[in-house]
Amino acid sequence: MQKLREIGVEPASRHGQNFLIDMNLVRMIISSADLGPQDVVLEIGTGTGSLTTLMAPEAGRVVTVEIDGHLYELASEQLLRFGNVTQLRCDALKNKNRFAPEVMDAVGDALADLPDSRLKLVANLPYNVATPILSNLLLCEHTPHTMVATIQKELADRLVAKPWSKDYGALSVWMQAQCTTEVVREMSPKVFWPMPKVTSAIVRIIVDPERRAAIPDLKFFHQWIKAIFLHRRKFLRANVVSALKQHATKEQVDVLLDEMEFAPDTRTEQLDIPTLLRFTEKVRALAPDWGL
Ligand SMILES: C[S@@+](CC[C@H](N)C(=O)[O-])C[C@H]1O[C@@H](n2cnc3c(N)ncnc32)[C@H](O)[C@@H]1O
Repeated sequence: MQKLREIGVEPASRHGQNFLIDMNLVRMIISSADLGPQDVVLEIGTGTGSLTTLMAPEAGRVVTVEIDGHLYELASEQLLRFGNVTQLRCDALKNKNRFAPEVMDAVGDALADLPDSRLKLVANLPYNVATPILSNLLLCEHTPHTMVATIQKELADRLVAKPWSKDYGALSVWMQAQCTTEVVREMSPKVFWPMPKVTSAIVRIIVDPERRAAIPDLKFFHQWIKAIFLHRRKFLRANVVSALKQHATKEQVDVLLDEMEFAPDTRTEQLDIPTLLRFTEKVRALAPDWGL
């Protein structure tokens, strides 16, 4: 980090620039991703390139993305010696719902280059964009095999939360409907420079192709759970009536809820994933154009 100071770079909190300075934890992130020569790694937030430098010898290809021009230049000095690293200087996200096309193009090229390739996201993520990065990658044309990331502990709690708990919401459902999610390790603010205000965690998310195949329309499911979890403590009926207001009458909603055998006082936060999957399919049959 000395180098950052020498060239006059001050970490920018708006870009979530908290660098991981405990190298044992950097190695733990990499070992949790179980990298091999068929793996294409996508890293969002190259920073100074400390994680990238250790991943490059273990992975087939690494695509690493950095928004900050100074850090991009600084990391280039370290990364030039690796023939399998593609460095991109851009915002990884086009908007909160989509990755930047140049990121997906670079990932597509890297995947096409390797036989039997698999995509893995491995990153110490900038906290302000961690949620869209993890959730949007599951909607992209290149499905990840695994995601290992350092994120805020509060977000990690949401990724593993179960029904009825305070952290259970649309993100928990979206991820767990398709993946196994696990907190590998909590991390004190002290392992970063500068220290963030919050505790962090390393999470590992492994995509389960069977669970994914059981969701007929991923985009519809994603939008529907976001809509009904908007006020997750409210009665489910109110959430559904509001979400379907242009598409179904209150009477139709009541028939739907009866068919699902939901009690009148059912709240969204108590519904488990199999129930939500069945419910989504009933809604899709009733209002196939919803959310388009
Ligand atoms: C938490 S730091 C991690 C840096 C480094 N990988 C490490 O482990 O120390 C996050 C990095 O992501 C970069 N960043 C923030 N927002 C970004 C975005 N939207 N797209 C690409 N990079 C971003 C920041 O500039 C910063 O370098």
